[in-house]
Amino acid sequence: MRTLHPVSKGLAGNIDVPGDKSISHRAVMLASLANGTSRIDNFLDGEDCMATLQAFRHMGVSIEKKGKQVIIEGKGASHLQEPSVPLDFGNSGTTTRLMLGILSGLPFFTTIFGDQSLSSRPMDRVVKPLRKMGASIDGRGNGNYLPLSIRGKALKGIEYKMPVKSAQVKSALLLAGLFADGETTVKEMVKSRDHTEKMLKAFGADIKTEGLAATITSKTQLKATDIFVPGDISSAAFFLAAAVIVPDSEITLRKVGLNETRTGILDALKQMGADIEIHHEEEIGGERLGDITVRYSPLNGITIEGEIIPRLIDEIPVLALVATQAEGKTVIRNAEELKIKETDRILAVTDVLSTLGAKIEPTEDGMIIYGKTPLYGGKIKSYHDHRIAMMGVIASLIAKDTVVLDDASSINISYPEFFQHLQHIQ
Ligand SMILES: O=C(O)C1=C[C@@H](OP(=O)(O)O)[C@@H](O)[C@H](O)C1
Ligand SMILES: C=C(OP(=O)(O)O)C(=O)O
Repeated sequence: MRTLHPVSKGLAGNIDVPGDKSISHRAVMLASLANGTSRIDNFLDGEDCMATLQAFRHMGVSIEKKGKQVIIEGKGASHLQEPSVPLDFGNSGTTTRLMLGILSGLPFFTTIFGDQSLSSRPMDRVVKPLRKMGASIDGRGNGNYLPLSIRGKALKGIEYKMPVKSAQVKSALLLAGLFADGETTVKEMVKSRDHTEKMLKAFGADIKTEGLAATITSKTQLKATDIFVPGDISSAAFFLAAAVIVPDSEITLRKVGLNETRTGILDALKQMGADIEIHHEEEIGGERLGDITVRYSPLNGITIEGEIIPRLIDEIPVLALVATQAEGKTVIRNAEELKIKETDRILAVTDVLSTLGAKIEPTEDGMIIYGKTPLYGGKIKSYHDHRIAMMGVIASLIAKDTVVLDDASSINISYPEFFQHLQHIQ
């Protein structure tokens, strides 16, 4: 349980948000498959990325971690060994879906499992296309739910039109494509985060992208490379939101990833009227990053739908909170993917915010928020979901009374330094 008090003045200061979760996972995966030494700087040591790192240690990869720096001595995919224990993927959907792609092509047997939340998330979105490539995967619900077992096989390339909007599905198939005979082409309906494509290129894979399609040709010999992980815009989002809703605030978030497949939150906040400036932009390893300064701003409601959704999918909980402080109606549509995250985020967000006094309605594929309403104190639940827990903490900053959060431990999944950083700007 955690008791949270409202703030009495504006927030101010600079924050170096932790490394990007999506990029940290992918860096460990590709460096472990590559030949040679890769150094990863600003690695996110949240629980999800640590699950990925431990998985490769169990497959015999030498990985040294000193704080936020990780050094991986890769010997190539052919040197990975069959793990002698089942791999624990904890709460991490990204680890599970991307590793299904990799493990399907490695010549050994693996069992993978996770926590209660992960065990109820659908895996058939990757298992079905992987089976088309020749993968042998089994588990509950005909391979839809963890625990799953994978017997690595020779794979063949396919052309796959994705029926869901998911970077995890796209990435799983491209990673499997490294081990598949011929070409593997994945076509998306809407552009999702493209860190896998960018990083595969950096490690020397044979990958081409054209519009919504990516094609990879089999290559098991990747070259080691050093990676700097930009700050996670999905973590920065909580402080962007805090600054725009707490009067008299000004915060700068430094070295945040600005890959355009991830910056939907900046576009949406700007459209709501938020005062946001970007400076010191640079590009490292194909990923754009920069500093973001954000100030308290009067806001208006907007409609968030269509192509922007995958560009801000993980930021919707905190965006809904921001919408409670905007004049007029905010409508979020086409976000049905929220129902299968760590929890059903449509229900969790509407429950937490309405407990605090917001006017918010769940819909089939999103929510409608009527602002501007004051928020009050109350007892809220985290649903064991890091993004719901952090949204609740940020809401408490503007509540009229004390907010009690049942459990804040899930925040360690993606942002172990969250409370220290929050303290720093108060
Ligand atoms: O590929 C990734 O790193 C991620 C993709 C998204 O999931 P989906 O691919 O299921 O949309 C996102 O919600 C998740 O936090 C990370
Ligand atoms: C959905 C998330 O992650 P994952 O799918 O990796 O569990 C998230 O971090 O919000």
